[in-house]
Amino acid sequence: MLFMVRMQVSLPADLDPVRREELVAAERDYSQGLQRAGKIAAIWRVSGQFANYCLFDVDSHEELHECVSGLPMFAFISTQVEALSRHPNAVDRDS
Ligand SMILES: O=C(O)C[C@H]1C=CC(=O)O1
Repeated sequence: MLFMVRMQVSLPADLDPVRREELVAAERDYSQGLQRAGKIAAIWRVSGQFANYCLFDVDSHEELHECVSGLPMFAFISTQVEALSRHPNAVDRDS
């Protein structure tokens, strides 16, 4: 199941700089783990914003929730989730 997830990150302005660096490092490790596992198929930065689009390839809604809610920055992230289906006009469609 494919989901496009937009994540807007809002870290508190008064967040301790050391804690911020820890969060950024933990987020990188967690995200790269999901990428290596194939659960995040692609990730893009939204230019000019502390936001991203992640294409998740997961087996269920529950797995998507597990992946997203496990993000170390989850408490500071607003998400918009869209479920994707194959477009009938896609040239790589089998048949
Ligand atoms: O956009 C960000 O930096 C936050 C974040 C969510 C996944 C990831 O790899 O980084």
